[in-house]
Formats: sequence, C-alpha cells, structure tokens
Amino acid sequence: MEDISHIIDPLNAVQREAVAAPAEHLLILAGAGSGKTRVLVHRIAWILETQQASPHNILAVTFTNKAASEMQTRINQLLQTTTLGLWVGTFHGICHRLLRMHWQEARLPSTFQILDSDDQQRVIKRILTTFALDDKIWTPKQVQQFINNCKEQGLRSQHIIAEGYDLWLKQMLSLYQTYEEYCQKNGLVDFAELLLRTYETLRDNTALRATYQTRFRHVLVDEFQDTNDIQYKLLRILVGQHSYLFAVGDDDQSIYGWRGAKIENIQNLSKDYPAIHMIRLEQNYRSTGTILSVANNLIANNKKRLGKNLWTDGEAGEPVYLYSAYSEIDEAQFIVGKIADWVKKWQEVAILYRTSAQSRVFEEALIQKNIPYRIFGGLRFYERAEIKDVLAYLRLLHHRQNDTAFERIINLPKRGIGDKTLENLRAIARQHQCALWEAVHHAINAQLLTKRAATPLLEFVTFIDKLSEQLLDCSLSEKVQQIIQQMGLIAHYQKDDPIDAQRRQENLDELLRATQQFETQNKEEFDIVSAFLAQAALEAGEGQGSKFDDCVQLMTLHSAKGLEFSLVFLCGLEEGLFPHQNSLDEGNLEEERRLCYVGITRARQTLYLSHSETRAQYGQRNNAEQSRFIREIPSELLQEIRLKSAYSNHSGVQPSITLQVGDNVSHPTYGNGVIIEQEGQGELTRFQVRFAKGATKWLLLAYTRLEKC
Ligand SMILES: Nc1ncnc2c1ncn2[C@@H]1O[C@H](COP(=O)(O)OP(=O)(O)OP(=O)(O)O)[C@@H](O)[C@H]1O
Ligand SMILES: [Mg+2]
Repeated sequence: MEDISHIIDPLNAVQREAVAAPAEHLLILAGAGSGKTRVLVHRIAWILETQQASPHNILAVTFTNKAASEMQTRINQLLQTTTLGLWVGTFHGICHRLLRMHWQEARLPSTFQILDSDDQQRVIKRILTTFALDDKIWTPKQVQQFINNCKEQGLRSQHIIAEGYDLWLKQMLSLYQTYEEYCQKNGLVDFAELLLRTYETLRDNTALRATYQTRFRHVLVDEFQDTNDIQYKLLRILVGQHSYLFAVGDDDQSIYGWRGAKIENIQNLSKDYPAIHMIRLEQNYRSTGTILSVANNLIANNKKRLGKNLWTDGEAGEPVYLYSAYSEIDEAQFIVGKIADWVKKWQEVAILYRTSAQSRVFEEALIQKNIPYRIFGGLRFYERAEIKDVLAYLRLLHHRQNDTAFERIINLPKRGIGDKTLENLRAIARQHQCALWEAVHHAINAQLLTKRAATPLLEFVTFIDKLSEQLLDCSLSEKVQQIIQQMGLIAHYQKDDPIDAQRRQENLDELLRATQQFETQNKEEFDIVSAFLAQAALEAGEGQGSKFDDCVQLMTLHSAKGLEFSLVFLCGLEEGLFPHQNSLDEGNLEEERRLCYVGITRARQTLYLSHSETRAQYGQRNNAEQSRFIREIPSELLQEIRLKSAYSNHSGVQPSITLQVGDNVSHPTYGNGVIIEQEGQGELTRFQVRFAKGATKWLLLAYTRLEKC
C-alpha cells in the first residue's frame, strides 16, 4: 500500500477516525473551524490513495464554486498529481453538467440556455403582461419567489392543488404553469430548474439512475446543514444501494432557512440511513480562545440546537474589541484606519456586514486610503449591466432564438425602436409561436409594421447576421472584443453616464481577460462560447477578478460561510439591522444568531465588533440601538473602544460650542461647507456638514477642527 502518512498525520484522533472509516455512511456533525472541510478533503485523498475507488467514482458537493476549486487544488496537492474524472462542484454546477450530457433524457433541446435571476424576472414580466394583471399587485419578484419556492420543494404546477376559493394560489399556479410551458418551449432553464430537472430525469430514467448510482460510489457533501428539499432528494437519488454518503455540517451554521434550507435534513439522514455513523469533532483549530468563547456564549442563547461544545488548546489571544461609532461613516473610518495599520497581507482581512448596501461607505473609506479591496459575492461581476450587455450579444450571435438576449440589446445602443414596435413584435411572436428574431422576419415579410418601425429592425437583424458571419472563425475573446468595438458600447456608456463609464470600461477589460483565461484553460472544449456563457451565468462573479490578488475582502455574512481570516470586522451590530428587522418580524431570531455565530467564527486572531449610535436610513438619520447580540456576550470578554475614552485622551481643548446649524465652516481636509444638522451634547456634540466638494459628513466636534468662516 502507498504511504498515506501525509494524509493521516495532519489530523487529530477523531478526524482520523472519520477520514479512515470503513466504507459506510458517515455524518460529521461539528462546530465551526473544527476541520470539517479538511476532513472531507482528506477523506477523498485517502479513498484514492488506498485505491478503494478511482477518481471517477467520487462526487463532492460544495457550497460555492470557489470552495470547489479550492477543494480540487487541495486534493491535487495531497496526492501530488492532477486527478481526472473526479467531480467536484456545487449542486447547480453538477446538475448543469448532467443536463448538458443527458439533454435528451431530460427532454431539453441540446442548446438549452440558463436563465439567471434577472432573465427569469424578465420572462415573468412578459408573462404577466399577457395575463393583463396589475403588476403592482402581482410583482414579477413575488411570482419569481413563488415559482422558485415550488421548484425547491420539488413541486410542479400540476402537483399543487388550490382548494376551494384560494384565488391567489389559483392565479399563481396558472402563472407558474404558463412560465413552465414558456421555458420548455424555448429551452430555458432557471437555477431552480437545473436541480429539479436533474432530479426528475434521474427519477424517471432507471438506466440513467443506475449508471450514476454505480458510478458514484462515494458522495461527499460539505455544509450539509444548508441543503434544501430538492438538494436532499438529489442526494438520496444519487446515493445508490452500493454507494456511501459522507456528509459534514454544523446545525449552528444553518443560515439559509429563508431560502428553503432545512436543518431537519440532518435528522432525516438518521431516518433515511439508519446505519449512519455519526462523528463529532469538538476541537477548534481556527480561532483564539477568546474568540471561541464569544462565539460559544452567543450561540448558547439559541434553544433549537443539537448541542456541542467547542474548545481549543490554543492561546486566549487578544480580547475581542467593541467599537461604538456615532455614525456609519465614523464606523467605516475607524475600521479602515485599523486596516491601514495592519502589517500583514490585505487578503487576511475581512469586513463582514448583514446587508450588501452597507458596503458602499466602506468602499469609499478604502478608496480614500488607497487600500485595495474586493467585494466577494455581492456585487457580482457577471451581473453587472455592461457585462450582461456584451454577453447578451454573444448569446444572440450564438443562438438567435434567445429572446431575453434579443430584448436586452435591441435598443442598445439606441436604434430608435420604440416600445410599441416591441410590443407588436411580442404579439407576432406569440401568435406564430416563434422567437422574437423570427417575428421580425415575419413582420417585415408580411409588411405588418410601418416603414419607420421596420427600417431599424431590418438594419438590426442584418447587422447581427453580418457580424455573426464575420466572427464565425474568431476565438471567443476576439468575438467579445469585436462586439465591444463594433457596437460602440464604450461610447454608448460614455453618453449614458460619463461618471460611470470609466468603471464600466474597466469591467469590460476584465471581461476580455476572463475570456482569454477561459480559452487557455479550456483548450479541448468543443463549443467554447456555450461553455463560457454557462459558466458566466453560473458563477455570477464568485470568481470575480480584481487587479490585485492581495486585497481586503468585503462580503455579506451569508457569503462568508466556510472562509477564514486573521482579522475580521463584524459591523453594524444594531437592532433592526443585525438582527435584521425582517427576521425579527418573521420570528427568525435564531437564524440571525447563527449568522452572527458564523461571522464571529471566521476570525482567527483578531475580531472587532462595531455598531453605530445613529444610522442614515431612507434619507433620514435615526438613532440605533445596540444589537442584543452584543449584550449576549459576557462583558469580560469584550474590550470597549469608547469614543469617550478616546475623547479624554484627546489632547485638544474642551470644545466650546459656538457653532450652529446654518453656519458656514471650513475643515482642513474637506474644505468649505455648511452645517445642516446638529446632534448630541457636550463632548459628544456632532455636526452634519455638507461640503462644497459634494460630500456630506457627520463630524464629532471634539475630534475635528471645524472653523466658522
Ligand atoms: N488537525 C488539525 N491540525 C491543524 N490545523 C487544523 C486541523 N484541523 C483543521 N485545521 C485547520 O483549522 C482551520 C479550520 O478548518 P476547516 O476550515 O476545515 O473547518 P470547518 O469545520 O470546515 O469550518 P467551517 O465550519 O467554518 O466550515 C483550517 O485552517 C484548517 O486547516
Ligand atoms: Mg468548512
């Protein structure tokens, strides 16, 4: 047998037990940072190295594409070779792959296209117009949620029976049904459909099911606590009579309940696989003792827990710091000031927040200090308008029947094709049951449109046909480059919004780099354009590029799952923000607390918690109450960094408050401005100043040198 010490040695006794367990179903239920992901990776390496199965027999499911590629790298490192045939991916990625391979069994056209969330809403909007429903009452978003919820539970419209007089449900169901028919006819597959369709295909196809059940002898799943109904069903159907499930998870980190994830799936495992062997890991290797105590104390407030006790034999480390800011801008400046003092790599630093809108103030503060940063997950690269514009062109060139792409670019840049003409086209398409592209031809041939309406349309289709022919033999990146050039997109954005044009151009440059990289990585790919488009839709920016690799990471708490950083800032700990008001209203406090637990346990060495006493919301500044989560942490574990103490250390003179709202003032950095608001008293007096350069800032009188002028 091969020497497997490099796989086993870096593990503790319980981790070894899990990695080297005999072929059986296993559930590793353990707290944050206890090595679950490490154990999963080592288990794969161990299976391969001890030759119990070939890479071909292994399927590993992770939560993000980033996690999947890290996992693949770790396995290759451990085995010191590149493994081929191993499937590692997200549920969506794996299902997409299966559907591409088995489109016939799945009753899809070979050219089926993925609808991302935006495209899906566009389709729903179209359907809503044909129903002539009031789109204020029947919002596309609401219909989208209804459809996705159904699909995530494995339900088709025909499976749901609207009883009696439930008119709302009846209406939703008929919208759902129309949507299903539309997608089926046009070969469109939304994200939830990827999973549901794969499940149904395997369920209804005995031979196919048998093939995969025989193939995947080992099915391994990370972050199992966040699987939803359809994902669980998929796992059940993939794990055959002679396969083994290896699930790792942490009930305390279940944070996707709002998206249909079911903690109960952990209990279901023991019901559905009675022989499952459960292993608990309790030693945490990630965080200092103090950080871990903070996390343990917080999560102890949850009632619904399976219960576990995490410990570390590492050092207590630094205290956990708590900063009370007087505004979100002060909060951002404090945090960014601390980051500027950080001497190690930027990439070891993360700012975590509850809602993605909070990122903007941090971005501004980071830009001011010239610190490179990257937004992970939130502001997705492939979701940015300019990227979607170019990809829509690419889609239409590749597949003229793609109506979503057609609609997106028909007037981009402006061609003078009016809404009325488009409405006519849609009607023709409906009547002839054809794509908009064909509807244009119908309309022109049968002279259904006025000359004024027909001319730009004819120009458009001719242009696209010509461009398509011209680019036929070009590489993917050449195509993208030509589209950007020939469509005059940069000039269009310049006209559209000159301030934003620079950023958009940078994004387009980045897109070109992405296609070039894709080409070198996928030399064997037969249909590289389709492969790239699918990846773009699926990844939606997780692998978002940045000019710098080494940059500070900004992300929502939800995106932070599974990751770790030396220095973590957990900000906006205020009632209504975190815990979020929606969750409070819906009785989901425990899930919010788990989210806070996830945030705290991302930190290895240093953790700052912060909240602001006031926060601007909906155009006004409100007082904000400190989050209950801070109060739930024993105060001896926290070291407060107080404005007050900062003030008393401040060598300046006692501020004499001679300023008032309406005064013209000058500031050494920001220049001249006018006071528009005043708050607080004595040493905590603060002014809101609108500066001539455009910025509006809250300034604490004790800190700033504001002079009347
Ligand atoms: N036996 C060990 N010896 C040393 N370091 C370890 C050991 N086990 C895990 N680690 C390290 O501890 C950290 C946390 O491990 P890992 O990310 O696998 O935990 P996890 O349980 O998956 O955490 P999460 O719940 O946040 O996903 C990693 O840096 C990992 O390399
Ligand atoms: Mg993990």
